Amino acid sequence: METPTPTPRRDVLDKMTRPSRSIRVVAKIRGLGDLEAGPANWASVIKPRFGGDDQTSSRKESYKLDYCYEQNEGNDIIFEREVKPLIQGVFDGLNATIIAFGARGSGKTHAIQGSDKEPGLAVLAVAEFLSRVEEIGRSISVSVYEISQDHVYDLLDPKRSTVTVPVKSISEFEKLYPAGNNSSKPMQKIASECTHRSHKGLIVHISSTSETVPSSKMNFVDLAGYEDARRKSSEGLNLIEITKVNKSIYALHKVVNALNANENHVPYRESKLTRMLQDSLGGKSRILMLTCLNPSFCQDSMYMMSLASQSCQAVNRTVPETAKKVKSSAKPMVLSSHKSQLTGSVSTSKKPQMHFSIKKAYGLTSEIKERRKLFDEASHLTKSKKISEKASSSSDIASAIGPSVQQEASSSSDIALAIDSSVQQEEQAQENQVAEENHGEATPAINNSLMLSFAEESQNIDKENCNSLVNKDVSPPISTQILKLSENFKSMMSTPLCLEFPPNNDTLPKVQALTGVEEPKTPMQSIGMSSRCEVGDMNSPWEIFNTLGTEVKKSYVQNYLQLLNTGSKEQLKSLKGIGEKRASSILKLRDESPEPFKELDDLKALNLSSKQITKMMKMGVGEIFS
Ligand SMILES: Nc1ncnc2c1ncn2[C@@H]1O[C@H](COP(=O)(O)OP(=O)(O)OP(=O)(O)O)[C@@H](O)[C@H]1O
Repeated sequence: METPTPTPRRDVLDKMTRPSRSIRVVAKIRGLGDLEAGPANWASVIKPRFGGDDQTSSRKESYKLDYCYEQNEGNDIIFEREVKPLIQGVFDGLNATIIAFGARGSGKTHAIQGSDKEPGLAVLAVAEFLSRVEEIGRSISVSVYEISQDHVYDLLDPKRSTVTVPVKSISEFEKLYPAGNNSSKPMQKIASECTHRSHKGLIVHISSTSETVPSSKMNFVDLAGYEDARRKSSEGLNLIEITKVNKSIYALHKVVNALNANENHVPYRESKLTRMLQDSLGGKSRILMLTCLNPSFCQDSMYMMSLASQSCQAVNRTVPETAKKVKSSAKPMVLSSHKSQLTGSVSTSKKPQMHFSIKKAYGLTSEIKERRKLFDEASHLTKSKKISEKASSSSDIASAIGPSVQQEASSSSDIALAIDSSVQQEEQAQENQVAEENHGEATPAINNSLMLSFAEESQNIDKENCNSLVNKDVSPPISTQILKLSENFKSMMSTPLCLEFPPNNDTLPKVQALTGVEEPKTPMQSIGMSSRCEVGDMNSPWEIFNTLGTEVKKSYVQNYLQLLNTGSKEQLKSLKGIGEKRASSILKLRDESPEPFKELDDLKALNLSSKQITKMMKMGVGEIFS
């Protein structure tokens, strides 16, 4: 008889979703409008199973987020779980920012402003503020603005620079900030008249009563929808406008990532939006990133999801020393508290996972496959574009504000969410123990940057496989090499770039030998296997590396460059051959030049000779094998 899957209890879910870190990244799959057809069922959230194992595997694109709200979960639930807990902080003087972003039509406005039928998060928050301000002798006022093509327009009085209007009732508020796109309401549309895409912001100011409790604010931002500029430009739409919108979306994510990584330089000046929000991003402010997802297949949504996941990964991967200590001691406590509340056994070494899967009843149609392929390409192109689209304002002298984002390392909020683009649902394997070990410490940067679908292959390449090699007379040092090598290659293979990796029998003879996989299942595993003895035949790491297929080398180089293009200073410094000085030069160059590193030769811009570049690559490869 099958053991029933323990379902997460509401109180446990609530605990897990409660914001405990400064930055939370969640997703919401949009509900369907009245006139919309039934769901295309391309995406579904698979709840974590608290018995230990997850329900899916063979994920191609898998992204981790803090939580995902499903189609039937309304704004009221998101408000209760995500926004309401921030409100007390605002009363205590801490700013908070709620940002809805996503592709066009993904439900951002519905989430923030709401509709006639369903109040949005902003309305629910104002109602909550109003219900509490009077009794504590405080008051609220609001500002409403729009950012269009890098110009900020005050929507309450376009002629004045900053307008705040006191609000005493929800009806007063609704006159200033109408639900949805209700044009009958008197909100000024100055910017919208000349353009159709803009970011819309609301600031709820809470007055101060004493010197000890300063005034504070809660920001709501309904970002303009992301669209792939290349696709739209071909349709003759306003390319400049799209590019500006996209640029500011990237700029915002860069700020979030810099805050997550505790970087000294936070690039607030790269967009008007981040400058506007500067005092509410960083420091002790709380941020909620709400990734809105279209209910039917949408390439742009996929890209937004990947950006969101990067922000979320950044939260999890860069833990300051002090927080690390907290983490190691706090984690078992949190898990054991789950354990005590749940029936069945909960592995203390495992986090519950929530999967967001892209489902097709049976196989992907060639059209979808093609689109996904395009997405994979787009996501990489756009990552490069992210750098190349740096604002001309990057020449501004950036104000380096030292953020002190407190990384509360609470595993209770670490629900993993993954986009699952598998054709069929399979049982998900046990989380790789090696990965688990790496998470606790400073994981090598290349691994960190590529953890998106880490679980995919980890099921098949785990310590047991390696141990079996050890048992077959492979010396322990080699088994350690095998573990590290398999980890690095798993990461490399699991990036979107590697998804289309051809299962060429000649490509990776050594990889599979090293991973010890016996029954090929995934493309990676279906690569021909050669004798284990070859491990002993290898000379230097560089020689080993040179025996691998061109695709693997290219992938390594691309991932390395991508890390140089996007990694934080600490991540850069974790690469062999990059110290404080070189890491600073890379960051400086990234700030100054719009061009990302596309090939190894580009590293010459760092005053490196060809010889030095090759040496750096060799050292990187050596690290994989050491
Ligand atoms: N939860 C929901 N339930 C029902 N309908 C919804 C829901 N969310 C959004 N919609 C509908 O989907 C459509 C798009 O939603 P919305 O305007 O909020 O998207 P958006 O992301 O703000 O779009 P844009 O990028 O164009 O600004 C609207 O017709 C809206 O009424």
